[in-house]
Amino acid sequence: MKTIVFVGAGSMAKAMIHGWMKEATVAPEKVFVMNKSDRKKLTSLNETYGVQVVSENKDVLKTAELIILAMKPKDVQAGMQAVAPYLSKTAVVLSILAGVPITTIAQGLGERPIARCMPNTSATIGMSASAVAWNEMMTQTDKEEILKLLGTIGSVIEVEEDQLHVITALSGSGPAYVYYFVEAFEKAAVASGLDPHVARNLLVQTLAGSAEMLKQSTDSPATLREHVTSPGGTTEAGIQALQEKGFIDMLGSCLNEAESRSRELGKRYI
Ligand SMILES: NC(=O)C1=CN([C@@H]2O[C@H](COP(=O)(O)OP(=O)(O)OC[C@H]3O[C@@H](n4cnc5c(N)ncnc54)[C@H](OP(=O)(O)O)[C@@H]3O)[C@@H](O)[C@H]2O)C=CC1
Ligand SMILES: O=C(O)[C@@H]1CCC=N1
Repeated sequence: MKTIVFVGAGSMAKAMIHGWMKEATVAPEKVFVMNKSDRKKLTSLNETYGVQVVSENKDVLKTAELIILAMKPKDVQAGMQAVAPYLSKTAVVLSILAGVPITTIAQGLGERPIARCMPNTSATIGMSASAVAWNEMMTQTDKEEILKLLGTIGSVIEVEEDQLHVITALSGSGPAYVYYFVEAFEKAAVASGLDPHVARNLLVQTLAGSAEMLKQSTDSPATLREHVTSPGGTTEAGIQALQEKGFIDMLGSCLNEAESRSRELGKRYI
C-alpha cells in the first residue's frame, strides 16, 4: 500500500478520503494531508478519518509514493513549491486540478510519472464519474494502482489529456448543474403550492429513477423521453416551453463556457 500525501485538504480531498475510508481502500495511517493555513480542516480530517497531518511528520514528503495535488488552480505554483524540494525521484503525482496541464506539473515538480484526473464530488458516496490521462513516464503498475484508487470512488475511464477540458465541464462540474436544476424546479413547484419537502423528495426520486432507467435500459434518452410524452399531454406542453426558451442552446452554452474556462485556467497558472 502506497503512502499518499494530499497537497490541499478541501472539499475534493475530503470527498476522496471519505470514499476511500468508507470502502477501506487505503489505511488511514498511510494517508497524509497538508494545506496552506487552515489547521482546523486538517484536525477535522484527522479526527474524522484518522488520516495523518504532514506538518507533524515532514519527513513523509521524502518517502511519499503518491502525491495528490488538490489545491485550486490559482494555488498550483505555491502548492508545488511547498513540496518540490522534498519529493523523491520515484514519487508519482496525481493532479485533480481543473485545466492545469501535465506539462505545468512536470515543470514544477520535475519530469516524473504524472496522472491528471477529473473526479467529481459524488466521490463521497462512491459515485464519482472520473476520467484520467497520463504522461509517458507512468508505468502500467502505477496506472493500475491509480485506476484502482479512482475505481473505489466511482467509475473511471482513461482519456487523452485534451479531452479533460470538456470532461471537466460535463462531469466535473456536472453535479452543480443537477443541483441547480433541482433548486429551480423546487422553487417553481413551491410557487405552485407544493410543500418544499414534498417537492424535493419527488424531484430526487424522479432523478434517481430516470438515472437508473438510463443505466438499465437499452433505449436512447430520446426514446425514453418519447415514452413519457403523450400526444397533446402535459409533457409535450412542458417540453415545448423548454424549446421556446432555448433549452438545448442554453445547455450547449453552459458546456462551452465551462470548457473554455478550463482551457483558460490551464494557461493562466503556467
Ligand atoms: N469541488 C469540485 O467539485 C471539484 C474540484 N476539482 C478540483 O479540485 C481542486 C480542489 O478543489 P476544492 O477541493 O473544491 O478546493 P477547496 O478550496 O475546498 O480546497 C483547496 C485546498 O487547497 C489548499 N491550499 C491552498 N494553497 C495551498 C498551498 N500553497 N499549499 C498546500 N495547500 C494549499 C487549501 O488550504 P487552506 O484551506 O489552508 O487555504 C485547501 O485545503 C481544484 O483544483 C478543482 O479544480 C476537481 C473536481 C471537482
Ligand atoms: O468549478 C471548478 O472549477 C471545479 C472543477 C470541476 C468542479 N469544480
